[in-house]
This record gives sequence, structure tokens and C-alpha cells, in this order.
Amino acid sequence: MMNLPKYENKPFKPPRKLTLTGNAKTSTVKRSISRTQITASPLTKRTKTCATLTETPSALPNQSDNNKLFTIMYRKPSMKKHKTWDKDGYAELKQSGILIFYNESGARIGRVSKIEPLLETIHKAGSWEVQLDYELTDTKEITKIRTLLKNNFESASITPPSTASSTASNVLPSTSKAQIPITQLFTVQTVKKFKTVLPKPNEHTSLSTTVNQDTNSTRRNYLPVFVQTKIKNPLVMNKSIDADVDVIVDPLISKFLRKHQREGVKFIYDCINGLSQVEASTAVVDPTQQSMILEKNSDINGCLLADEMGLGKTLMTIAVIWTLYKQTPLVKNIPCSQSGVPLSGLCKKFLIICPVTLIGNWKREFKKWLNLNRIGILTLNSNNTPEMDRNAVKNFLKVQRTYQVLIMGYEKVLSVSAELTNQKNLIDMLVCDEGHRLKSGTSKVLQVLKNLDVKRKILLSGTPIQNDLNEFYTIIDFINPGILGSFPYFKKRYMVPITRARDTSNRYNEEILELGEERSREMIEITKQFTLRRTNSILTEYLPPRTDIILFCKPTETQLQAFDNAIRGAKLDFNTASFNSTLGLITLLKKICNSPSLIKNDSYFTSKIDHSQYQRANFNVLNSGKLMVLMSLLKHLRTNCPEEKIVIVSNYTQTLDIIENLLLSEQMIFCRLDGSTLPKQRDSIVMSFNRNPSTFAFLLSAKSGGVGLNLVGASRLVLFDNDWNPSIDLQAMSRIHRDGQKRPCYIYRLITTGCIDEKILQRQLMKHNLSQKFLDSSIENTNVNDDLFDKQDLRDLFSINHHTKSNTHDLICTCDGLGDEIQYDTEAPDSVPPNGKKCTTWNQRVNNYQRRSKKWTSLHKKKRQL
Ligand SMILES: Nc1ncnc2c1ncn2[C@@H]1O[C@H](COP(=O)(O)OP(=O)(O)OP(=O)(O)O)[C@@H](O)[C@H]1O
Repeated sequence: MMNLPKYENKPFKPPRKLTLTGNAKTSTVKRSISRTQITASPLTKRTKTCATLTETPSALPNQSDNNKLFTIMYRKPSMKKHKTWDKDGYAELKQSGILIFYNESGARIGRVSKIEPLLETIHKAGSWEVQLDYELTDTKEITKIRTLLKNNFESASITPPSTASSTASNVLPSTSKAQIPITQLFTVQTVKKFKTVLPKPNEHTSLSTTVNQDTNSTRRNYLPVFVQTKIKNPLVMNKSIDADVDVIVDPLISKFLRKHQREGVKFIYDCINGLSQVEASTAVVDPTQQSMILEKNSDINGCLLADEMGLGKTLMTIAVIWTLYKQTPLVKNIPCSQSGVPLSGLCKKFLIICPVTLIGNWKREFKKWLNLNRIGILTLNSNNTPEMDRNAVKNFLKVQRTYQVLIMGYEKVLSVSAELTNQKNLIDMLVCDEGHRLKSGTSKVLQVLKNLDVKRKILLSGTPIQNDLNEFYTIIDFINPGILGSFPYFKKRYMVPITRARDTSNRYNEEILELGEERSREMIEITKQFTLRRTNSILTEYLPPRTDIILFCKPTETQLQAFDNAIRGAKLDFNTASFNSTLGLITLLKKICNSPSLIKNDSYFTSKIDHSQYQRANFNVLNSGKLMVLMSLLKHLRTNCPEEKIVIVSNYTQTLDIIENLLLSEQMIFCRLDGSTLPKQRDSIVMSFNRNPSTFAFLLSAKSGGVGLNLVGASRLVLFDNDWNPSIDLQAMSRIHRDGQKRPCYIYRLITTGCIDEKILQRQLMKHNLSQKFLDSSIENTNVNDDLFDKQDLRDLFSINHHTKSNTHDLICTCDGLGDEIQYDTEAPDSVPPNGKKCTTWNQRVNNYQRRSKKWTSLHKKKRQL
């Protein structure tokens, strides 16, 4: 039920509730008093009369100035699924806890008792739904609004409501502006400086507003939306010399931002607004504003936010979107309030493209940080027909007030390409999440997005370089077209020299190495202007520690035999075979690594390999080193750490099937998410796992569920097999070590030794190094030879080392391979290790781990130089 004010909607009653104190009767008495007083002395007496009324605006002399004022948005209640705000106005919060709402002209439209949370609630007042936008803090503006409310109140008090409009002009002094809307008021006052013009439709300006046309000679003092002196730790954006006002991130969101996120928001803002970071050293720092005046750089309008997973790329992007939606540094052509506060922002329409599985996550994050009522979010539902999608996109672009953000999956881009690209200048900002999807220069989606008429681009990716510089060029050229020159130029100047220097066969050729280094540095100099990369070591400050453990698992005799038979049976000719022609065999070997039982249904095995010699016993599920290690780990955890949960990730649903059966046989409660899980079930599965204490394990398919899931209910994760692409594994591993995690986390990577599992791991390490080199500015020595291992030739890929404890270790270390005992923390009693050994502190362990990683790299370097 709506909480209606007493007199609202009753026939023949005045719209405002004006009661006299002392229970005196209402309108008749009031009207007669007013009339008498007007004849005597309009202004002074009127004040006196108003003082006897309840709920007068606080501008009145005997009212407290402590009442807070807010801007509001309001609308008529509607049953529409996607609602929009129709009008703007003001609210006053009385000390008594009553909220009074006024329209833009200062006329009262309703009242409610204060409901918390004040800003997030949609208040039902009379026939309106109202939401508070932000609190007014600027004294000048507050005074003006109070005056407006006061004038309006007075005119309402002295004028019989039924004849208000006709009598007011006769009774009030001719200078009264009580009934003039704010925008007109502004025009009247500043008519010499500004003229009212009809906004151009493509500037997204609302038709009822007044637009400022600054003439050079008469520049007005504008005010920012937020007053930084009133904000604790304000986040003020950098600006160019021609900026009219400061842009300050809404404290509603900036108060949550961590230090690296504040820096990130500023960085993105600078890039997409073409403010040059390179000039930062010479830039003017305004000490009162904690921001810099930067040079304009027309080459840059895009940003690559390459922070590792979990650093809050989504939150930072939302902060930038909200800031630019509400604010602008350049006020020309923008409607302003009476006191010069811009009423709309620089950007009106935002397009976010992401993997379809992340659409829900984006929506949740918008809701978490802004509340969905503040900004209209439209998502393209995966069940939509192409026709429905096309109409949705058309409407999104056409209708100004309803939606500001359109979120859709990459696969929808092609079906709505015409709608997106046909019209110019309609999208103000493009965000591509998991943007490494655009790495292929021939991708059709990339071509469509390149054809979009949008200047500001943000590409989010924790793993932007996955394979080579070719892909890096594609991504960079998409964000900031032309910045690295044409592709032939890039190839000649950067790609060839850098790649040659990385080739191990050139490792003693000083000339090649030097040129490669020089060109790397040059390329980094260009790209660092708009690339921000931080590692998730930053999170150690906010999250419990994370320990990555690689468990090298000895293959069983059955596995070794299966490897040999498969390779022999495939009868490969290494002189003619290519990587692609051996994919079937590679998959087969990977399956054997997980469990020999998987091969019986493998198409390559059944069609190409002579399997007459295979006995049924060979297909025993548990004839797998990794499965034996996994089961022992699970049992240990279950017994010794009953509160801890575990996520088990595999690239193969068949492997998940095997593990599922093993869990069932051990009566371990689990849930599962893979490609066959319906999108609408995903959230409830995740929520039930995180909340339900009895669910012990979560079986996750890496490809279909690795991205965007929040599985902080678990503190341990097993990566049962590797992908060639390290980013897939990294994504999966980040599911538990993220915000909301309360326990120290352990990530176990299971690798079958001496076979393809290890080769994949080694290749991953090489690729990861490549991305470190170009993105991690913090890396100490960019001179490190990236090729940790020789190029993988096919022969190497299919060679099986029967006797090694770890081929990876053999390659990089000369020690006896016993290693350090894994250290567990006595400070974390919950966390007993699988082997129950004694422990040192978390910090010591983390340091040890980092030291060991560095030692790894330098040892290998030495080895290669020998
Ligand atoms: N300052 C913060 N305070 C509290 N929670 C935060 C903060 N920043 C981010 N988070 C939360 O951390 C989680 C990860 O953030 P987000 O998804 O933005 O990271 P990301 O860098 O985009 O990671 P991924 O690449 O894995 O998607 C989210 O649940 C987010 O709400």
C-alpha cells in the first residue's frame, strides 16, 4: 500500500497540506488571514503567517538551517518492467524525520516519513515515486534553493489554490519568481550571458532544459556537482586547462575504492578523455584540488585495464561510468542549475560487451555499488530472437531517459551490428570485458566493434597477451587506432626484432638482443600511456594469503603403458606431422593423464589405435596418479578440516563425471556447474555452495564456469588438468581467492610427471612470462630471456620420461629435488595441512614462495647461459 499524505487526491482539496497550529481549521481560515495580510504589507506579514504553518521550508527565518536538501528524481508509479525517472526536483529532510519533496519549480509534491536507507529507497509520496539523488552541499546553491522553496511556499500560502495562477501575478510583486521553473529562472537572471537554445537530439539533452552557450567574453563561474571540501578523502579527476569545473567521483562510490582502485579510476578517466599521462611529470598540480592539469593528447582515447583478476576492474569501470554519466568538466552546451551546477554528464550511453556468462555479474555489480535505480541497465537476454535484440538496441539508442547502459554478450554483436553501426555518435563509451577475445585480427566481432562510432574505449582483461605480439597489436590498435602505426610498420619496427631477440638460437648474438631490447622499451613507452597492469599481490593487503602448490604426481604403470601404446599405435611421422594433425593424439594423452579409463570412449583411440591388447583392467578409474592424490587430499581435508570446502576444476566433463562418482562413493556432498548448466541455475548453485555448510565440493568445468564466478565459500581449489592457455587456468584459480574470502587459500595444480601435462605447464610458464614482460612495469629485469624452455617440437611433446620425479624441476634446477616442506601456519588453526606437518607463519611462507619463484627464473637463466 502506498503511504499517502492525508489530503492527497481528495476532490476539491488544495494540493498542499497547510494546517494551522493549535488545531485551527484549515483552508478558509488560512485564506482569510492571508488576504488581510497581503493588503497590509505583503512581505513582512506574509512571513509571519507562514511561521504559524507546519512544514514550512527551512528558508524561513525561524526555521533551522540544518535541514538537509537533496536533489531528487521522480515519476508516476507504473507497472512497466523497465522504469525510468521523468522529472527532477528537490527534497528537504526535516529534523523531525519528515522528507518533503518539491518539483523543479519549488512546488511541494508530497511528503513521507524518512525511510532508511535514505538514498537507496524509492519513496512513495502521493501520486509519485521518488528517489533521492544526492545531497546539496554547496552553500550558495542551498541558499538559492531555499529561497525558491520559500517564495513558492509564500505564494501558495497567500493565494487560494483554486485561483493560484491567475491571482498570483496580481498579488505578488512583479519580481517574484516563485512560479518560474529553475531553468527559466536561470535564463531570466542571466539572459545577457546565456541564451536558450533547442538542444540537438544527438547531444542527448532533455528538451525541457536550458542550455548554456558560453560566449568567450562572458564566462560564467560553474560549480562542480560535489563540493570537495565537504567530502572525506575526495577523488578529484585530473583535467585539461580548458575545464570549467572539477569532476569529483561520487562519494557514494569513492568511499569504497581502495588505493589502487582510486588510481585506476583516475587512470581510466585520463585515458578515455585524452589527458596525457606522459606529461604528468611536467603537469601542474593544484594542491587544493589534489588533481593535475594535464595536456590533451588526441592520439589516446582508449584504455587497456590489464589488472590481474579480482582487483576490481568491474568496480573501477562502474565508477568511471557513473562519474561521466553525471558529470562533465566542460559545461558548454550542458544544462545547468541556477547556481551553475551541470545537470547532466559528458556521456549518456554506455555499451558493455562481455562473455554471456558475465552479464549477470555486471548487473549485480551495478546493483551492489550504485543500486539499479540510479542508472538504467538493459541486457540482451540469451533467449531473445535476433529480431527482439535488434529492436532492443534500436530503442536503447533512441530513447534517452530509460536506459543508459546496454550489456550484451560477444556473440550478440554480429546480430545487432547494423543497429549499432548505422548511426553515428550515439554511443559515448564502449567497454569490452575479457577483451582478449578480440585478439584475432580477423574476428568478425572485432570488425563490427571497430566500425562503431565511439571514441572512448575501455578494454578489460587480466590476460591480454596470451600468445604473441600479433595479438597484442590487434588489441592496442583497436583501443587506440593507429598508435602503433600500420601492421606492416609494427611488424618491421617491433615484432620482428623483439621476436628474434627472444629466440633462444639468438641468445649469444649481442646485436640482435640489444635491438630487441631497445624496440621492446620503445613499444612499452608508447603502450604504458594507456595500459595499466597491477598484479593481484596488491590483494594481499585485503585478502587472506594464497599459496599455489604444484603437485607433481607420478603416473601409474597403467598410465605409462597407455602413453607408450598410444604414441606407438599412432605411428606418427614427425617429419611430416603438424601440431594440428596430432591434436587427436594430444587429447588422448591428456585424457590418460587424468585417468586411463577415459580413453575407452575416445574417438581417436577407438579409430586410430590398435587397442586389442587393452584389458578391461586397464580402464580402471583409479589407475591414475592424479586421482589417487586427489582422493587422498579430499579425505584428509574432510577429516581434519571439516569446515573447509574445495573447488575441483577440470577441462573435461568426463573427468568431472569420474570425480563425481568418486565423491558419491565417499559420500561427500557436492554440486556441479558445467556447460550443460542452465544460465538461470548458475547463481542458485553458486549461492547454495557458498552458504550451505554441508556441501563440501564444487565440481567446475573450467571453460564454461571459470570466468566471473565467486566461490569464496571454498578456501581450497584443485586444478585437475591444465589448459594450453594460461588465462583459462588463472581465471579458474581466481574463483576462490577474491573479495569476501575469509580463510587462507590453497591452490593445488595436479601435474602428471614426465608427460604432456608437464609440457603444457612449461609452455604456460613461457606465455605468462611474455605477458609479464610487456605489461608488468614493476618487473625488475626486462632483460630476462623469455624462452624458459626451448621451443616445443612435436617429438618433445610426445616423449614420455618414465623415471623423472619432475621434468620441470630437472629443467630448471640442479638440486636433488626434495624441495622445501610446505609450510603451514600455526596462526590459522583451521588449516591443517594434508600431511599434518608443523608450520611457520603465513607471511614467512608467502615470502619463501616468492623467493623460490625468483630463484627459479634466475637459476634457469644461469643454466641457459652455460
Ligand atoms: N573496494 C572493494 N570493496 C569490496 N569489495 C570489492 C572491492 N573491489 C572489488 N570488490 C569485489 O571483489 C570482487 C571482484 O571484483 P571485480 O569483479 O571487479 O574484479 P575483476 O578485476 O573484474 O575480476 P575478474 O577479472 O575476476 O572479473 C567483486 O565481487 C567485487 O564486488
